[in-house]
Amino acid sequence: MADLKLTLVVACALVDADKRVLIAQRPEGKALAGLWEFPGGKCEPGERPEHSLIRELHEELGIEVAEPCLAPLTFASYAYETFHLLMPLYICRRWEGMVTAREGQNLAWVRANKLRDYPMPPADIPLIPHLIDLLM
Ligand SMILES: Nc1nc2c([nH]c(=O)n2[C@H]2C[C@H](O)[C@@H](COP(=O)(O)OP(=O)(O)OP(=O)(O)O)O2)c(=O)[nH]1
Repeated sequence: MADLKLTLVVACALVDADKRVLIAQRPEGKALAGLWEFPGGKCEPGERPEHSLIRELHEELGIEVAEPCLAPLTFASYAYETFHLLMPLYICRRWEGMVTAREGQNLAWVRANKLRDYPMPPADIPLIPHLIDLLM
């Protein structure tokens, strides 16, 4: 099989005091519309992944995250039709500001063992057991 373009996407499991995880619904009109994902986005060329993630969390959710509050948890590696996704998943339990849907996206705070009730992109499915192990 030919190699696909590797795309680096950085994502984060934000975890609240009740150990619930934040997921966001992908808007209509985008690839994978309607599926629930971890906040984050593509890493721009030349941008450090942690910096990308901090920028995305600010743009999408209006929160400020300090780099030491991001801990690596696991990663996704998945062959979509047109690219290969490599997605480090960080975990963050501390941030400043109120989580707000700044891009009009639906948000949900979900217990790890309920994540399977929310349809997620196929790349994300293997990440769920890691969150269950950590949080349940
Ligand atoms: N943020 C995020 N993206 C995910 C997850 N799982 C997953 O397959 N993805 C995919 C969906 C997109 O193809 C890509 C993230 O791209 P993005 O959200 O920054 O950009 P986008 O789809 O708006 O694409 P574009 O318009 O910038 O080309 O990674 C996830 O849990 N979180």
